[in-house]
Amino acid sequence: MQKDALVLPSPAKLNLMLHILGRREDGYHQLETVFQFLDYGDEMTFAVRDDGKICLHTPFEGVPHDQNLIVKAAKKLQEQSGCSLGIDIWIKKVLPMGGGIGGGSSNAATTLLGLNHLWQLNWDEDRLAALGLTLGADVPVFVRGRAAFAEGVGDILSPEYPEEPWYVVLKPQVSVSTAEIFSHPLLTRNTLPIKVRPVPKGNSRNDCEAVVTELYPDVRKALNLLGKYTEAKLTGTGSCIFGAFPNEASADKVLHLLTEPLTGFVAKGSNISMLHRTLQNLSKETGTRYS
Ligand SMILES: C[C@@](CO)(OP(=O)(O)O)[C@H](O)COP(=O)(O)OP(=O)(O)OC[C@H]1O[C@@H](n2ccc(N)nc2=O)[C@H](O)[C@@H]1O
Ligand SMILES: Nc1ncnc2c1ncn2[C@@H]1O[C@H](COP(=O)(O)OP(=O)(O)O)[C@@H](O)[C@H]1O
Repeated sequence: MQKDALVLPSPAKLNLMLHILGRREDGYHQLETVFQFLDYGDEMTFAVRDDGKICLHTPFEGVPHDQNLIVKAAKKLQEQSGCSLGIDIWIKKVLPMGGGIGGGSSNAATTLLGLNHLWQLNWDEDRLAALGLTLGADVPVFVRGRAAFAEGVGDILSPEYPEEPWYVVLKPQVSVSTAEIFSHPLLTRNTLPIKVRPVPKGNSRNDCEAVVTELYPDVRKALNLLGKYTEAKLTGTGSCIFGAFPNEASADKVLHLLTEPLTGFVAKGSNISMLHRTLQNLSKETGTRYS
C-alpha cells in the first residue's frame, strides 16, 4: 500500500423510526425516518492511480466488482467530474450486508468524500449528495454525516438531535431484500405524516416490521429475545434489530447473554458520523478542506 494512502471509516446507520406514508408513481415509497449513525463500521483505504483505472482490491462474496456500490460511486464521480485520475481501494468489511444498517450506501458515500479530496475536485456537499442519491436512497445522509429526520424517499433531510445511547445490534442469520419488502402487498403504506418536530417519543414504530417478521421468523425471534431487556426494533427493512442501553457495560452484558446463535455488536449512537469527525480532524491537521 502506498504511504500517502487515505484511510477513512465507513459507519453504519440506524433508522430510529420508519413510517411509510405512501407510494409514488415510480414505485418508490414516501417515508419519514430518523437516521442516526453508529460509531462502528468498515474501514476503507484509498490511493490515487495515474492511469484512470478504478480498482477495488477486496473481493465481495456475491457482488461482482463493477456492481459494487464503491466502484459505481467512483466511476460516476470520475465520469461527471471529467477527472483523469484513478483509484486503488481496499476495505475491511465488518458491516453485515443486507442488514438495514446501510453498509453499501455508507461505502458509496465514503468513496465520494474520499475521492473528492484525493482528486481535488472541490465538489460541495449538495453536489455529492445529489450524485449519491442516484446510487441509493440512503447515500445522501451518509454524505452529509449528520443525524437527520428524512422525508421524501429518504432524501429530504433536516437536522434531528436524538439521544446518543449505546446500542446492541443483532444480526439474525437472514438477509432481507429491501425491494422485496417494499413490493409486499401487506406493507403499511398509509401512516399519517408527523406534524411535530423533533419527532415526539412514542413515534418510534418501524412500518416494515410486521411484514419482515411475517416473512422472516428469525427476525421475530431476535426481537423477542432482545425485547426482554429493552425496547427492540428493526432498522430499515432489516434484518438487523437494535435496542438502546444507558452505557457500554449494560449493552455488553446483554450482548453476551444473547449472541448464540445470533451475531451482533455493541456501538455508541452518534449524531455526527465518524467519517465526518475523521475528515474534520484531517482538515485541522493539514489545513485542507475535505468536503
Ligand atoms: C428503507 C431504507 C431505510 O433506510 O432501508 P434499508 O435498505 O436501509 O433497509 C432505505 O431508504 C432504502 O435505501 P436503499 O437501500 O439505498 O434503497 P435503494 O437501493 O434506493 O432501493 C432498493 C429498492 O427499495 C425500494 N424502495 C427504496 C426506498 C424507498 N424510499 N422506497 C422504495 O420503494 C425500491 O423498490 C428500490 O428498488
Ligand atoms: N460495498 C457494498 N457493501 C455492501 N453491499 C453492497 C455493496 N455494494 C453492493 N452491495 C449490494 O447491496 C446490498 C445491500 O447492502 P447493504 O447496504 O449492506 O444493506 P442494507 O441496504 O440492507 O443496509 C447487498 O446485499 C449487496 O448485494
